[in-house]
Amino acid sequence: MSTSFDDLFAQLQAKVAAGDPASGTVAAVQAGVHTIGKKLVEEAAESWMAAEHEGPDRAAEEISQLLYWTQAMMIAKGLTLDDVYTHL
Ligand SMILES: N=c1c2ncn([C@@H]3O[C@H](COP(=O)(O)OP(=O)(O)OP(=O)(O)O)[C@@H](O)[C@H]3O)c2ncn1[C@@H]1O[C@H](COP(=O)(O)O)[C@@H](O)[C@H]1O
Repeated sequence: MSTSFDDLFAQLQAKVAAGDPASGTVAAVQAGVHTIGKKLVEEAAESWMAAEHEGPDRAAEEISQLLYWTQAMMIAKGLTLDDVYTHL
C-alpha cells in the first residue's frame, strides 16, 4: 500500500512515541544518529546507482528508502516536518 511523505512521517512519529517493540523505526531511533546516518548514506548511494544503471522502478524504490531514512533521522533529531519545510 502506498503512502505520502507526510503520512509516513506521522506514522513513524506515532510508533516512536509509543515505543512500539515490533517497529524497526523504534529500533533505529534507539540505535541513534550514527547508525541512521550510515543507512542514510547507503540509501543515497543506492539511489544514485539505481538511477544511473537501473530502470525507473528500481530508482523509485531506492529513493523511497532514502526518504524513509531521512525521516528516521529527522525523528532521531527531534525535527518536525515544518522544521524542514521552512527551508524549502
Ligand atoms: N518505508 C519503510 C522503509 N523503507 C526502508 N526501510 C528500512 O530500510 C531497509 C532497506 O535496507 P536495504 O535496502 O539495505 O535492504 P535490506 O538489505 O533488505 O536491509 P538491511 O539488511 O540493510 O537491513 C529495510 O530493510 C527497512 O529496514 C523501511 N522500513 C520501514 N518502512 C515503513 O515504515 C513504516 C513503519 O515501519 P516499522 O517501524 O518497521 O513498523 C511502515 O509503513 C513501513 O512500511
